Amino acid sequence: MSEQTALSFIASPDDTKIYIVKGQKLVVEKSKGLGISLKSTVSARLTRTAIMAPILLNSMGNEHSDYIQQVEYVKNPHLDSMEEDILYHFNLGTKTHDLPQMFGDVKFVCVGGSPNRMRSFAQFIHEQLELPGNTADIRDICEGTDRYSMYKVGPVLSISHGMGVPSISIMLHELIKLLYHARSRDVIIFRIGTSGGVGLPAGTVVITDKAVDSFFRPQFEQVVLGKVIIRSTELDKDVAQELLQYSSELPNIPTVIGNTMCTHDFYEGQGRLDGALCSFSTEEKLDYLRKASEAGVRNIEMESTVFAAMCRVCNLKAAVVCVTLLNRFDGDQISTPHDVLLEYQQRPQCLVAHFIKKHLGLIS
Ligand SMILES: O=P(O)(O)O[C@H]1O[C@H](CO)[C@@H](O)[C@H]1O
Ligand SMILES: O=c1cc[nH]c(=O)[nH]1
Repeated sequence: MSEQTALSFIASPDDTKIYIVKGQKLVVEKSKGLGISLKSTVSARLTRTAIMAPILLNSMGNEHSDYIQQVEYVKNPHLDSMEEDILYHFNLGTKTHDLPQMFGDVKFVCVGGSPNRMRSFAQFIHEQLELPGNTADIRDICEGTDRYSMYKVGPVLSISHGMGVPSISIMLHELIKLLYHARSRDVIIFRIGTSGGVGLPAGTVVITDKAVDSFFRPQFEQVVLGKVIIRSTELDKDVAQELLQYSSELPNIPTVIGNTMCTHDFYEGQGRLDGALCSFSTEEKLDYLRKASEAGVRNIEMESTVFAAMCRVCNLKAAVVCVTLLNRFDGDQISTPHDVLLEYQQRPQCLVAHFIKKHLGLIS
């Protein structure tokens, strides 16, 4: 039984999946970790509980510990009644593209701000997975739009998200729907980016424990219909630990786990003295950075809270892996030579590529 042939399916907290199929049969599967194994098949008339399940399934609750959890990635009861879903910023759609055929086998999604970085990453992962063909031929799936770039290399999708929360948030809405329409399963998503270090030397890779806001709170606030919805920004602890362990197997990738502060601006929002506007003193800046450091913040960037929050609500295992380009206690300007910055940017890519190769069984 696959999710494709079921009307819908639900999961209880012990990882059991219950499929609700047209013929009023329930099929129970136990899933463990990344693999899913069929344990038992049960035929039964739909009970009241089973009939209720899709209603609960459609609930908009964002508690990770909801008794009945939706394992499908989307959490939108309106989607199923739409005849067509146009993923406008990707220039893809359910009627114009065979999304299951194009993306059904995706297991890893890597996202980062810059289109060039994500193209280089696609070429790099192509080499790392030793796939046939020429890396120069890897095509931008979103070439019909200049909003985002997307490359698919075997089971890996590499997508750019631009700068800041609104930009990545639009991309994530469409990506998560894309994975849902494609019926992709057991996907792990990584943000591979750059950041400012808080008390760490340039070139350090920070694996995010918690993404925190400018008040050091592990939460993301979304305004919906004039009301503030607060979502948790906890990331997958197992993936973070695994990444940390793999970093020790790679040369020259100094890595730590710590909190990542997400701001809505690169200059004033990150306490920089070198923007077009600045209303604070050097001492006030350093005091804020010291407070951030005491709250466990090790780096600052601009997307991690909404990334963590959306992935968590949508049951996507997620990690944020960003290299520091400077130590913010030492200054604000990024004056490191371009070739050194390029090498720094490759560190999160190498670490995530190593993770992917381990999971695909290409290295032990
Ligand atoms: O390196 P990327 O992924 O672009 O991310 C970081 O760099 C940008 C600022 O220069 C922000 O978007 C910040 O989050
Ligand atoms: O200081 C920095 C460097 C990269 N990205 C940021 O958001 N901040």
